[in-house]
Amino acid sequence: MTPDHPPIPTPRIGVLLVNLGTPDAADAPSVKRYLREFLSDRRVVEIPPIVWQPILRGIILNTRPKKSAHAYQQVWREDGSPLAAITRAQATALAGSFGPDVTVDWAMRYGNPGIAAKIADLKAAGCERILIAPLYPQYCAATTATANDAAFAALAAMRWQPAIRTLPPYYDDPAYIAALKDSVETALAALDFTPDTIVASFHGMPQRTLALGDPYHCHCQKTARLLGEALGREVVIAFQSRFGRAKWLEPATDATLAALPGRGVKRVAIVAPGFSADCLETLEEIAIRGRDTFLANGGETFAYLPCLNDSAPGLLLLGRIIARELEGWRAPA
Ligand SMILES: C=CC1=C(C)c2cc3[nH]c(cc4nc(cc5[nH]c(cc1n2)c(C)c5CCC(=O)O)C(CCC(=O)O)=C4C)c(C)c3C=C
Ligand SMILES: [Fe+2]
Ligand SMILES: [Fe+2]
Repeated sequence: MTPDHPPIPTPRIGVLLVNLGTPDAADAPSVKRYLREFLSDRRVVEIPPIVWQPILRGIILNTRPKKSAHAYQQVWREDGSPLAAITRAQATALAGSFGPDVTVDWAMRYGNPGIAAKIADLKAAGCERILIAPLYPQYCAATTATANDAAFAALAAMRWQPAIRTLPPYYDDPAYIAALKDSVETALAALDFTPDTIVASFHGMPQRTLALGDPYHCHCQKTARLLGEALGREVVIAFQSRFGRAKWLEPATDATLAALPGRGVKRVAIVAPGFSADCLETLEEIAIRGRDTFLANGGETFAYLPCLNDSAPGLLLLGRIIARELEGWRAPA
């Protein structure tokens, strides 16, 4: 190398776990910053910006942050937002699992740490090949596609781009279904009651995205069916977290929890298979508000079963699906 040649690090492989994003703190200004970025994403709100931005900036960002900050305060941990803390723990636990040449890191689509910064870090560390792994079992344009968009946008600014692979959805992967079964059975065994019904609650989406060709609804249906088959019992599907006035996928989780006692279901367990990490939507919306709804409508016992998170079955699953996508990039173990 000539003396003025830029340094070239030893080639490595990067794995970037990506989740949705979360505020930096559980206060209204931080939530407002986060919501402004999140809800300005045209993959998330598919209303022309000329119509949507005045509603977002004039109404939503002046009302929702205070309410959402209060919700975040109820689930915030010493190490921060549950979503960020758990995603970080997943990356830490997986470090070293794929051999000495593979670096595992994590990023958030909205907020911090950002995808572009993490790709730049990986590249600077010598990663010439990077697997972008959006941790959404069910493909959705509002989650999977926008995470990949952000990665590709980061590459657009690079002279020397790394080669990129993206993690496919894994909604019907036997390893995913086995991990869910294992996790649900372990959680059920620790309860002091036997639930009459298990509800599988997925994040909702506007109903029209189904007609527009998003496979999310079908992926959720198949996951719920396969989980029911694996558990050998009925699993009732529902969709949570409705946002805005449009019609969303049904049945809604809150309406389902309110109706179940009237149908004779007095003891319920609920799991959220579409979330790879517990977050506001599971810990506050389901485990706190969902419980209140069920009990207020005549339910007697309620249990929220945790997400796969950094549990042993969760990490086994992530290890397997990531190792498969790295095939051909690294020497077999
Ligand atoms: C798991 C898949 C998710 C899909 C699909 C999804 C779609 C979607 N979400 C909103 C609006 C909001 N979601 C919010 C939080 C949130 N959403 C997901 C996942 C999916 N969203 C997660 C993991 C989280 C939790 C973030 C955390 O910090 O813990 C919020 C913010 C919270 C609040 O103010 O209520 C909003 C808003 C839309 C509009 C949408 C699809 C159109
Ligand atoms: Fe959401
Ligand atoms: Fe469908």
